[in-house]
Amino acid sequence: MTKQTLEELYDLAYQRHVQPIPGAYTSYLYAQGQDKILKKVGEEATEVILGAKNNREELIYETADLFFHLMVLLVSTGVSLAEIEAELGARVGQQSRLHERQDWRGEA
Ligand SMILES: N=c1c2ncn([C@@H]3O[C@H](COP(=O)(O)OP(=O)(O)OP(=O)(O)O)[C@@H](O)[C@H]3O)c2ncn1[C@@H]1O[C@H](COP(=O)(O)O)[C@@H](O)[C@H]1O
Repeated sequence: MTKQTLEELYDLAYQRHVQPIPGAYTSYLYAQGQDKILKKVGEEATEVILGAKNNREELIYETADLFFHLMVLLVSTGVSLAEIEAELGARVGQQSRLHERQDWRGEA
């Protein structure tokens, strides 16, 4: 089975940005502009929720759609995948803040 990493997907989205291909969906999204890309991310996020409520195949399918559109959004705003990884990395080892809250079991 062919697999594609998020890094490869990001690179593909980046390539379509710097070297648009007429008729390619990714290039079409960039040409439509930021609002179109944001709208697609919103739609795909909603479809992830609906997919999760249906079955795991739909969840997988819709999550892939969302990841793709998130990569397009990151590329279009000049945010690198490395910056997202750094943000995630900064959280490694951090304890959930939930335990610090007094009210999480209604103990306010
Ligand atoms: N991973 C994806 C990928 N995931 C989802 N999509 C597209 O995202 C769209 C989502 O479907 P929707 O029904 O929500 O959207 P739509 O009705 O087609 O489009 P809108 O009119 O709503 O904008 C579909 O057109 C899918 O083809 C993707 N398009 C491209 N890729 C990757 O990007 C590569 C380059 O694609 P092109 O840019 O098309 O060459 C492909 O080979 C893939 O590896």
